[in-house]
Amino acid sequence: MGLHYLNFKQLTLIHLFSLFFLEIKVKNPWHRRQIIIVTVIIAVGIIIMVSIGVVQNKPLHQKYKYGIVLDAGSSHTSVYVYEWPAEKENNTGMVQQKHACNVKGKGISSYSGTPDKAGVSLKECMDEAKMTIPKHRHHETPVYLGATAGMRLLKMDDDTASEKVLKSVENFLQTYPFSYRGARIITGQEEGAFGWITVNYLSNNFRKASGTMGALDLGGASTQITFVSGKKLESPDNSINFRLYGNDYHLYTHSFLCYGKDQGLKLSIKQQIQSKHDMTGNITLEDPCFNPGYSVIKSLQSVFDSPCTKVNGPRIENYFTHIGIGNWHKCHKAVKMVFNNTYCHYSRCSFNNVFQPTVEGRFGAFSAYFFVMNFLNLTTYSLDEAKEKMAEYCTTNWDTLKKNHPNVKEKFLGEYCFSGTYILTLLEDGYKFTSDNWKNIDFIKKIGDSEAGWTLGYMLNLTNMIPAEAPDTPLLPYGGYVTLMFFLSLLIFVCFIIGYIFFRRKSGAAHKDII
Ligand SMILES: Nc1ncnc2c1ncn2[C@@H]1O[C@H](COP(=O)(O)OP(=O)(O)O)[C@@H](O)[C@H]1O
Ligand SMILES: [Ca+2]
Repeated sequence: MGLHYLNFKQLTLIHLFSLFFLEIKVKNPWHRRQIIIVTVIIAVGIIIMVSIGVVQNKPLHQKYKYGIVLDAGSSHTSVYVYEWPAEKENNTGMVQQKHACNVKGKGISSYSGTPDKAGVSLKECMDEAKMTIPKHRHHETPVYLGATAGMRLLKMDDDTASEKVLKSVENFLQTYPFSYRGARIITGQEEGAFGWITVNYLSNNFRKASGTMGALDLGGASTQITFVSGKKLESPDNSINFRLYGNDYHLYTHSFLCYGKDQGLKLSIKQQIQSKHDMTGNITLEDPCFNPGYSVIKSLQSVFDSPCTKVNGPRIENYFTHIGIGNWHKCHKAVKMVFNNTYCHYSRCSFNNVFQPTVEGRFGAFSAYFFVMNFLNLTTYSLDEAKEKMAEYCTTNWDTLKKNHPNVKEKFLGEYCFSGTYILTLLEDGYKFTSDNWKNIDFIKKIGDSEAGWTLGYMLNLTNMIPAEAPDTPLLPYGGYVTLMFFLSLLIFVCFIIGYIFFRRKSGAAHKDII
């Protein structure tokens, strides 16, 4: 039909052109020159028309905008610089990580005794951010600092100290030429929800029919689980609703304070010590979650100094010898003890009487989930294979491990048997993942160039870069528009050429007839 119509249209055009040229030729002896002039004028006209159209619709030269978010975690602070094309800020997937910097030393909560030093500890990374962003954009670049579970715990322990630390970082950040937008402790709900927004924004899931993926974040002091659930949510604390790009999302989210992997380790050590020792005299802890040959003297205070493990009574000043016996099965048993599965006041729980519907769909597991599973090479194995590999790893001698990994921090290396076991136990016995849906978990660090974590989602939300309704987009993308214009003008030009050839033949015949 289309082809037939086009041919008919072409024929009509050719017919009209031929009549026009024929008339010129018959009436005017200077026909050849005139035809050439007319053809050239029409061709130039088309070129000018197309050029104006293309130039007029060409996107303006890309201008970039920037934003800075500081992730003040329990173990350390990271500074992220994000970048996006100025006129596309409401389109999904447009904001990307441009630069990341890890602040030297521990997290800001470790400055509780010397709060004045917390701010200046950020200097190197903030100077890097300043160098990364073009100077003329500095004043309009927003800076946010969000502190997570380390500061939540400090606030519980010593409210004034946490206020002083926040004031110190605030004063320091205000010395930069950026647009300072606040330093605060974010809630566990925010941490979970913004992690979920980040991974789905970066994966472009908000505009796809394929649905979203859940987010699993393992920190040092807390851990978050967030996913879209079709089930009725039985506790309002675990429910968050978003309307993004014209779609409604009903999220389940929970943040477990004290169940990050560093606090989890403290809980496990406390539990093991208390089950076997009366805390007086010499304590030797034979820990199945540490490699054979591992032997380090540690203060009891380092275990009991947190609100997660605090015990009433006199200050604990003793030390204990932490000895590794490397036995995965015993370690698994010990780690299970820190998750309370004995009662649930809802139809279903994860652990510690926290409501959780059955996990649904795919999940991205990031932060310490990735660091640990990646080091242990477990990111592609099934749950049962991962357990076997862990059993093997935990029995490896401590000296052999150190020899094989001279560049890995000893603290991390010593803890990987515990950390790996903790992750498998949290996912299986805590969140109730099974051997069947284990494959739905992707252990990820980055999506594209951007790290998975709560920071990007936090900035997108505070700068209103995710609209509730889908923004209008042009019918054709710019590339498609240029291509279409090009082929249409080519078609018109070809019509002229065909018309001209056709006319020449006809006029030749007409000329003969006249003679
Ligand atoms: N290379 C690594 N190997 C193992 N663990 C790591 C590595 N890098 C960072 N971590 C751990 O990741 C966790 C990050 O937690 P963090 O974000 O600081 O705490 P939170 O989110 O609870 O405030 C910490 O437990 C830290 O020790
Ligand atoms: Ca974190």
